[in-house]
Amino acid sequence: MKVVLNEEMRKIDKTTIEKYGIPGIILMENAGLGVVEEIIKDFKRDSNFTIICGRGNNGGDGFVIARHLYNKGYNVKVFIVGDSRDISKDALINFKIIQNLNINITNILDEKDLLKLKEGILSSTVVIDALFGTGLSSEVKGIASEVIKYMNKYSKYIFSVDVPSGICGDNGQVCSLAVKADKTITFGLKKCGNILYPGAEYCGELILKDIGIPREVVDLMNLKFNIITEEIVKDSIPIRKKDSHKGSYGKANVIAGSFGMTGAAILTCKSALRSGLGLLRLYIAESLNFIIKTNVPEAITVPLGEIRKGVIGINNIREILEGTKDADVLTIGPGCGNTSELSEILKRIIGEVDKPMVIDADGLNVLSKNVEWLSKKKSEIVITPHLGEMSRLTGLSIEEIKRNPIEVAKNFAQKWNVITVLKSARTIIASPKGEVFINVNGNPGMATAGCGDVLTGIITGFIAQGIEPLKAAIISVYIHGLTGDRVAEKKGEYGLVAGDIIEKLPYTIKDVIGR
Ligand SMILES: NC(=O)C1=CN([C@@H]2O[C@H](COP(=O)(O)OP(=O)(O)OC[C@H]3O[C@@H](n4cnc5c(N)ncnc54)[C@H](OP(=O)(O)O)[C@@H]3O)[C@@H](O)[C@H]2O)[C@@H](O)CC1
Ligand SMILES: Nc1ncnc2c1ncn2[C@@H]1O[C@H](COP(=O)(O)OP(=O)(O)O)[C@@H](O)[C@H]1O
Ligand SMILES: [K+]
Repeated sequence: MKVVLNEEMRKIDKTTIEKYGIPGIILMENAGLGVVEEIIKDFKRDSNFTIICGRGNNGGDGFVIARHLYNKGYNVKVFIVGDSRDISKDALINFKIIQNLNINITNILDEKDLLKLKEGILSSTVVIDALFGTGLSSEVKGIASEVIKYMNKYSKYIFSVDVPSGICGDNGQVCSLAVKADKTITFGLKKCGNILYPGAEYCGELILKDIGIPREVVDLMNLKFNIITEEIVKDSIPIRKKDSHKGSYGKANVIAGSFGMTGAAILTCKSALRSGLGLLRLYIAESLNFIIKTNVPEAITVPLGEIRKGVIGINNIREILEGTKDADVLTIGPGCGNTSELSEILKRIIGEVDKPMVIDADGLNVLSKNVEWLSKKKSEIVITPHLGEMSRLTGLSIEEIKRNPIEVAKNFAQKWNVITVLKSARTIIASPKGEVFINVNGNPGMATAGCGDVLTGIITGFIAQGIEPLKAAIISVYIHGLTGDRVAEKKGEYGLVAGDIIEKLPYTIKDVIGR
């Protein structure tokens, strides 16, 4: 499912109006009707409505909503924030219509008008927020910010039109303050700000309404941002053939674990195997071999000589490189330790291995000191940084990344030609070609140690089975989040641990592929 920036939505509206001849006023009518359709599902005839409108087209939608609710017999009050002489073109047509109806309209120009607003809100069952949509252009200040405060403080239930007012449609950031909606009805296509946090939380329940934008217009735009849906995932996992053997499902080589961090290696290996992988080979310091063997008997281990207890060194590089010749993927990093030994190994691997690679955790920590190694890579690489790791890789602060995660992931993917999986509550996958895939499942229960190792294992398993790395990353992030949700549904979010996701993984895959 496509998702858009404000500017892209403006272009879509403009093309619809100018090239396809559908007047803006019709789109506005459809938008308003879409909201009314939702409202009447939830609220009976005795409900009262306060509709708070800005002077742009978002406010215009509000005027349409007012008219239809009024016609259906609901009690409706309209407030306009700012001078009604400045109402924009299409919105003005709808404003003039409601002036002809017996609808109470109040202007809010300054603080003295706020008392009337407060009374209006307090006497209403529902408040409709049609103050700002995709046209919000800066931080909210002055009287508008007071209006938003009143909405949040006194409303019983808020419907936001298109985007909660005060949320930036591009990145979901709060522009000083924003409306906390119970339900948001967005039009045509979801906006990035509806999906990314904190905007997603401000939306409450998000509903998408068709407003009659021609399919061709959306196709024409060549939109690059997508929400990951089950349909994308379902069709990408290959059917297991009856006449097959373990070699049919790939070989994965994994470099993970060190003294004190064998758990990361175990979680990565188990997840890869639970994703349908044929054969897994783990390169591990010889003193840790026994722990791995007893915990993941299905893995083949390659015990290596150690530089110090539980840490392998560059003297093992020949064996590691030799091993990649018959492997389908090489994964490096989980629990390896942020050491100079790992750094030496990673440099050689990036420069010499011609099989797809996954770099995670300590692999990324050592890479962040030498990101330019990526320009020497011989294969497709997937990196899976969380926000802290991305901060180290880019030199940006975590706050800067959170403000614009799509841009940051996209820029990194394009600059270094790597598939970038930027993990957070909304994981973003960016390809070197500029495509972006946003994952919207998963839950805070997954904010617990080891869940990242599980994701790395799943990606490893799917790449080994021959799925191209970008697709493997998309499928894995979706299945990982969905499995987390299924665990949380039964156990709640508090007791969820990474191992639970591994246990449930086979069932999720079975249900997603439908066999
Ligand atoms: N045909 C279409 O395009 C369709 C669009 N549709 C709807 O239109 C919405 C987009 O409409 P839009 O582009 O008119 O912008 P909108 O969100 O109303 O905001 C602009 C207003 O806000 C004001 N303003 C901005 N920032 C501010 C600030 N920080 N603080 C204070 N004021 C600020 C700005 O004031 P100005 O800067 O001009 O002085 C102007 O008055 C879209 O979300 C959807 O709901 C649907 O009807 C379908 C068809
Ligand atoms: N609030 C959340 N909502 C959805 N997914 C989450 C949330 N918190 C964490 N996750 C997911 O859990 C995983 C955590 O990975 P990471 O931080 O690398 O953990 P670790 O390094 O301990 O294994 C990521 O895939 C992330 O997207
Ligand atoms: K709004």
